[in-house]
Amino acid sequence: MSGTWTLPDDLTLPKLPDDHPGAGAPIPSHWSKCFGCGDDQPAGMAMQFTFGEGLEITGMLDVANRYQGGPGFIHGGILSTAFDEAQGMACMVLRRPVVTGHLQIDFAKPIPLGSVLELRARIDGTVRRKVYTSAEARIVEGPFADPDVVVATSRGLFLTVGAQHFDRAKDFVDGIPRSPHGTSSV
Ligand SMILES: CCCCCCCCCCCC(=O)SCCNC(=O)CCNC(=O)[C@H](O)C(C)(C)COP(=O)(O)OP(=O)(O)OC[C@H]1O[C@@H](n2cnc3c(N)ncnc32)[C@H](O)[C@@H]1OP(=O)(O)O
Repeated sequence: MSGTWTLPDDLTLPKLPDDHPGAGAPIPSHWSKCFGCGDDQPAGMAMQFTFGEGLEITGMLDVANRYQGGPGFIHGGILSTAFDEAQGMACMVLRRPVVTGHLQIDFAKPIPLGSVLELRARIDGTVRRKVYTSAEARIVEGPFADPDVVVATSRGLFLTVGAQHFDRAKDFVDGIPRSPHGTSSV
């Protein structure tokens, strides 16, 4: 990680909920129309997530041809979206809606189309409404696959928000909201 990112001294680690389903359990999409994880979003990235050990979660992304930036490689914005989604999903254990306040990515290695990316993300701690997260990506299938090589890292600050955050957009929602985890109040 070469970016600048300082964790505050007064971080608190959240406790896992008593009914946490445990490592390996799938994490449902937080919103079926979400570009990152929605299962009713044909234009989206359809990322799949599972709980890991403790506060960690794992997300998978198939790097489709339509995600091309430079010839043959993933677009940096797509990779940033994947991190945003993964780190947001890691916040699910809080059982409160979050939005991204700040995200910073280090693009360490090129990622070719046809890769399967594994993103591991976690909460590093919280301070009031601020949720500090981190994640890293590895290519686990495809031409450059090497599970020992980190190809990108990310740090992100998420903020817990109330229902009023989403109320402001209720007239623009595309689809019938399904919000099992409270990310949408509409
Ligand atoms: C079950 C769940 C599943 C959850 C699963 C969710 C998965 C979702 C994945 C996708 C997530 C997205 O892309 S969300 C879409 C992209 N993001 C957005 O649209 C957010 C747009 N921005 C905003 O709405 C706003 O700026 C907020 C909500 C982020 C913050 O505004 P606010 O609520 O008024 O908070 P505010 O009082 O200003 O700040 C509170 C504290 O945070 C700090 N703070 C605020 N913004 C920043 C910042 N960018 N960088 C540093 N620090 C910041 C302040 O200094 C303050 O610290 P202190 O004084 O306490 O020390």
